[in-house]
Amino acid sequence: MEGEGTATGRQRRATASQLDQWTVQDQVFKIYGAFASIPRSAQSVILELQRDKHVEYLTRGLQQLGPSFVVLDAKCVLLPSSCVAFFLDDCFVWCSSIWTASILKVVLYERSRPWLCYWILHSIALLGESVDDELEDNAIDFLSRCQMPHLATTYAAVNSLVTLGGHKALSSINRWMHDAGEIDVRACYTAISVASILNILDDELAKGVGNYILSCQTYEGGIAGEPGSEAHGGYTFCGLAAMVLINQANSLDLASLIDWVAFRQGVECGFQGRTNKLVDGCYSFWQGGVFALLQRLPAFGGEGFGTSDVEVEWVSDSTSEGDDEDRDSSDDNEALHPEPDQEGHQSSSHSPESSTAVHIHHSRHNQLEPLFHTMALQQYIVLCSQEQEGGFRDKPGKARDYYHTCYCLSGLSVCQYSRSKNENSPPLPTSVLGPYSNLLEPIHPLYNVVSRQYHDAREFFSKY
Ligand SMILES: CC(C)=CCC/C(C)=C/CC/C(C)=C/COP(=O)(O)OP(=O)(O)O
Ligand SMILES: [Zn+2]
Repeated sequence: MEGEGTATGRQRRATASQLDQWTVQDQVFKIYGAFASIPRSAQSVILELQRDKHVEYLTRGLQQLGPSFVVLDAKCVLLPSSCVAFFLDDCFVWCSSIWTASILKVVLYERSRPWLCYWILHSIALLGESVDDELEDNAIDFLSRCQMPHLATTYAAVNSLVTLGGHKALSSINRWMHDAGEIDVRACYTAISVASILNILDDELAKGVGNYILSCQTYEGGIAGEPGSEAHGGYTFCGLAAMVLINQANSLDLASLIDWVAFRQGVECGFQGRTNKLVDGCYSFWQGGVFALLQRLPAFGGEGFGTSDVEVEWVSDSTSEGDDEDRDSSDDNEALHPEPDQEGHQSSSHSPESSTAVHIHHSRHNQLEPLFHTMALQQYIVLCSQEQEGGFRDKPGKARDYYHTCYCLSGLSVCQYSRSKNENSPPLPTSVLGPYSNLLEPIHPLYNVVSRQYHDAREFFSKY
């Protein structure tokens, strides 16, 4: 064993977080154990998505952003967990040295408002709902008046306006460009994503991006924020999506990337963001979204995203409609009904980690199967991340917030549509954990906006 002086950061972290990991696993397995011990008829109620409560929680959050979205409100209730540091980190570093804690909160709150708008509006859209006219007008007004000197908040604001949709929201976007800003994989993605959805992506903007992202793919297979850093789910999603958008995904080492992401789904059924770290609901999208992208690549049997115009093509197969009807879904049911052992621990034979051979295979009907355990992930989201009173959280014991609500719902949608051949063929009930009323709207995985709104925006920006 290596001594303290020579241990790598990851080895030290493994020791330090071992206890945390056991605690989290204990909590999660208790939830699954309790679920497994109740009658089947009652289980379907527990698996229900609390739609009304989620919409109520989200709408309240939007209203709290300020009646006209300009009043400064330092209430930190709206500021989500530490995960959000990744969205606002330059601001953290700058403020923490010179500002008092309360001013810091105000600055962070201000910086996060376009993000809060996006997380809330996108979550509402995923639930198939919309906001009333007054809230919509206020949001459009606020977002179009923001100076948005920051790429990531520009992405959040543009995605919010695309989600609101319609002429007023879309025409309020000034298709600006600007220089400077961060240099990391998030910045590459947010710049390329915004340019692509607004139909202003060109070779000049994409110049050098591919080589930079390639230099961030690590020996583990995932993608890091910067060259030399550690592979992380958030950056892996950003890196892969940006590479698909500039049509260079094939230059990544996709075999090692898929290996890395497959191993991030653990015995808790949810995903971790990086090696030896804890499961967290938000990675349902950052890691689940990586699978949604990979699945559509020709290298994995998908039909690609098109090339320069990034038109979404869904995975199709050569079999006739209805072939899926008799698909063997026994694997899926395992996640639904885990059998706890004597200590209440779920048997490892029901965990994704035990089926590590995440392979790309076609069923006997030549249908592409999901590349990860989508039922297990839905189980984690619905039973461990969902708050019965509305909203979603990182893990049991943590508080709900809008960031986790957005990315848990986005990940849930990815799971539900993981077998769908196209947007117009809704998933079979066997792909949706719990009652079929849990079905969310499908997303476009490159931008993480609801598909219908993506298509409307695409059409709008091809004309104007
Ligand atoms: C579009 C855009 C701006 C995307 C950003 C994607 C991104 C980098 C997400 C990661 C956010 C996150 C949960 C960090 C947690 O780090 P941690 O060290 O607290 O958590 P960990 O232990 O799970 O790694
Ligand atoms: Zn998180």
